[in-house]
Amino acid sequence: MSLSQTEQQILASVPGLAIVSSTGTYAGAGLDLLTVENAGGQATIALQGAHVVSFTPRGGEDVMWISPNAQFAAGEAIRGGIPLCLPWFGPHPQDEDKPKHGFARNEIWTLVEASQPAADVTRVTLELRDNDATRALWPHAFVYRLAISVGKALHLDLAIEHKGNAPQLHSLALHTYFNVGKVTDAVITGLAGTTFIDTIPKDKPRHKQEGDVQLVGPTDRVYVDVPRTQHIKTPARSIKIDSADTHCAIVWNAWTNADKIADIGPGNYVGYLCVERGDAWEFSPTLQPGQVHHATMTLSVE
Ligand SMILES: O=P(O)(O)OC[C@H]1O[C@@H](O)[C@H](O)[C@@H](O)[C@@H]1O
Repeated sequence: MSLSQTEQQILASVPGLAIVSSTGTYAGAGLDLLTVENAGGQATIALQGAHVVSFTPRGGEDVMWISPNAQFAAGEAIRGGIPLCLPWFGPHPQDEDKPKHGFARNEIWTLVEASQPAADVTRVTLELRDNDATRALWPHAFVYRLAISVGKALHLDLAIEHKGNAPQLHSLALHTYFNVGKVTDAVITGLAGTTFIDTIPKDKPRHKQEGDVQLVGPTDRVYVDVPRTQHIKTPARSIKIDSADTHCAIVWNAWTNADKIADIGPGNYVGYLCVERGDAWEFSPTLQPGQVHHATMTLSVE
């Protein structure tokens, strides 16, 4: 465990919090995982990336999908759960050599707050500040905070504080991998009639979504200007995704192309469906010096 004394005190101040190593539970060299448990539910959060890797409402099934081949290794993005794409979503707009989806998911975040406002709600806040490694990729000062409330629902509040001295374009996503059992059985409601950018063809055409979304092959789409709520309906359950302040929903499943993605592996694409809420493309925010931009999302099972 590599927690500072302050983090250990925060951890000890709230019941139901612990730090465990990913070794044994997940493959890889071992990362510190924060476990959160209360009367409402249970979550596991990697300090690397402030990355929620599991969320299980009491009596239910894990809402998150983690690849059976996920690696829990220093500096590597974890395949599954909720990686944070920040401060850019997708390839860097000017430099494709920079890491896809930014660097927030690869950095170690610090536990800065914990509280238990009710027997069935625990709130933890993790923070990332600019450092030598981030400034080499993104020459701007910042404070990112992710407040995670765990209970019957999972609520995320990402606060992006731009501390640079000039306006700066950002883009972001809460890149959620949902555990859907069989992707072909899953239906996404709440996107009918919206416009999506199909990011697979080179010319990135735009289409109108007719009806609900059910995947039949490789899919990589950015839905823009979407309603605040979507549902993922499977034969087993209905998962509600609610985000009042983000404007996009990214729907991704690599299908059999994932057979060649080492940390997904042959046949494993069937288990997941990404529906990511965020602000990208024309909804990418330009933050003024000192501005704090929020992206919130609540996940619950109905
Ligand atoms: O493999 P990564 O970097 O985690 O990205 C996974 C996918 O993330 C999605 O959000 C993108 O739309 C896809 O294009 C991308 O392939």
